[in-house]
Formats: sequence, structure tokens, C-alpha cells
Amino acid sequence: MNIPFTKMHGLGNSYIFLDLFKYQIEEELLAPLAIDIANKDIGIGSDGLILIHPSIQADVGMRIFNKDGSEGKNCGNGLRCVAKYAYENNLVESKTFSIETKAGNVTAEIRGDRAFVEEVTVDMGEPILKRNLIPMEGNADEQVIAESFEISHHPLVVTAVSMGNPHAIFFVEDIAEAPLTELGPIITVDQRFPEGVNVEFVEIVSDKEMHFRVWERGSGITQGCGTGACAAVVASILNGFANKGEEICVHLSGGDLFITWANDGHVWMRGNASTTVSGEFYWNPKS
Ligand SMILES: N[C@@H](CCC[C@H](N)C(=O)O)C(=O)O
Repeated sequence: MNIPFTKMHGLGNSYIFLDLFKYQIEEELLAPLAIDIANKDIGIGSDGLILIHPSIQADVGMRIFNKDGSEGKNCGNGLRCVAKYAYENNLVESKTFSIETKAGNVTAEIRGDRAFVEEVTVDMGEPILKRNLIPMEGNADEQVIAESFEISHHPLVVTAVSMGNPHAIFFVEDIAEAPLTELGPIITVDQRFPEGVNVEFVEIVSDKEMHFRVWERGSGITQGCGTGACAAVVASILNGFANKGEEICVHLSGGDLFITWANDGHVWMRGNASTTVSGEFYWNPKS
């Protein structure tokens, strides 16, 4: 099979994008395709696969598959890339449009023109804080704010937030010393999170700025995670480290994102997106 693709990234969090406005791929091929195409040795190399597809309920649709072939419900960095692709490729008419995700519809706003989208702002909707909806085991209606979380003899403190996908946030004194490599792969599959979890370590610099590192569910360490940055800002406000209604700069390994948890409850994400290469992937599904 020859599969046309575009590789894009948001702050180094890279995905292979397939334009399903132009062709279709059978459903059962998507997970194995994600695994192969994301593999740097036999494929192209990326943190996963994203489908840009026609939508009935929105102007354009997005589906995201992690590197291990599992499907996520949302992807912040992917959304900015989808918005850039959709506008630059005339899939949408205006600079403000809706994108369907498995977690619901969001609204994207473009800064730039058809030749080059410079920046995208996304209204990510409201964070989900009820424990059973994150989901995390325990008392269904409670929120998970600064709760003791013992793992592998490490006495951690967790705040959990869903942005349509689950995030466990751990505040640390020094981001350089965060036990991401050691604990990321253990926490992400911890049974207290029945659907797994994206794991974030965050160092607060001030009420306007934080450092952030992530172990993504299904993909491992990545340069950044847009939904994770949103969740980290919500968690920092829930813990009293920052304020609602103020834009906060999140320093990810691959660059900066600007996040606001607005007073109406919606989370706004502002940042760039980049296109690196387009081509055809020659794929033998059986190999
Ligand atoms: N990198 C993404 C999130 C991708 C999905 C995530 N790994 C999950 O399984 O929930 C982002 O930028 O938000």
C-alpha cells in the first residue's frame, strides 16, 4: 500500500497525519499502521498517527493513535497541527472552526494566512475533575487534589485531571531531578488508573510560569503534551500555585505553550505547529 502522509509536530511532539478527506483506510489496519509508521527503523518515526477526517458534527475530525497502536481520545499538540493543516489545505472556510475529537468538539482559531499558519489557539473546553470520570479508582464524586500516591517506595503526591484523556500531575522542586524515566512507565499502567494515565512532572517557577516533562500513555517520553500542559495548569490552580483567568507559560522540552483556565471554566491553549515533510509511506501490512 502507498499511503500519502504529512509529518507535523507541535513543539517536537510529532505525528504522521493522514488526510482522509482524500482516501480511506480500513479500520482494522489503523492500529498496526500506527505502530509501523511511528517506528523510526521500519517506518517514518513519530509519537503516533493522526487521522484528519470529514465530520458530520464539526468542520473537521481528528483521531489519534499512540506509538503502541492504542487510541487516545484527545491530543492538544495534534489539534493545533490539524488546525494548521485544515486551514492551509482549504478544508475549512473561516479562521475559526470546530474540530471533532473522541472527547467531544473543540474550537480552533487561526493566526496567519492560507500560505502559512503561524499560531493556533484552541478552546479545549472544561477540564473533567470528578474522579470516576478521569477515571481514577476511589470515591466517585471526589476530586483528586494533592492526594498521597505511594509507588515503588516513592511517597508522591498526585493531582489528577482529564482533558478528555487522563493526566496524573506531580509537582516537584527541580524538574531536572524528576523521576520521569524511572516512574513514568510504572505510573502510566498503575491499576489505580483503569484506563492508564499520562504522567506529568511539573516545577512551578512562579504563578505565571512552570516547567513540564511528560511520560505519555502509549508513547513514552515525548517533547511535550498539549492536553498535559492544560491539565498541569488546571492542577496548579487547584493547588493554589496560579490563578484562574491568567495566561500561564508552560515550558515543555520542545518549547513553550500558553494556557489559560478562564473564569467561565474553559481551558485555552495557544501555541505553534510545524510541518516537516510530506510523502508516501510504502507499507506492507503483513510484514
Ligand atoms: N501528545 C498528546 C496526547 C496524546 C494522547 C495521549 N498519549 C493519551 O493516550 O491520552 C497531546 O499533545 O495532548
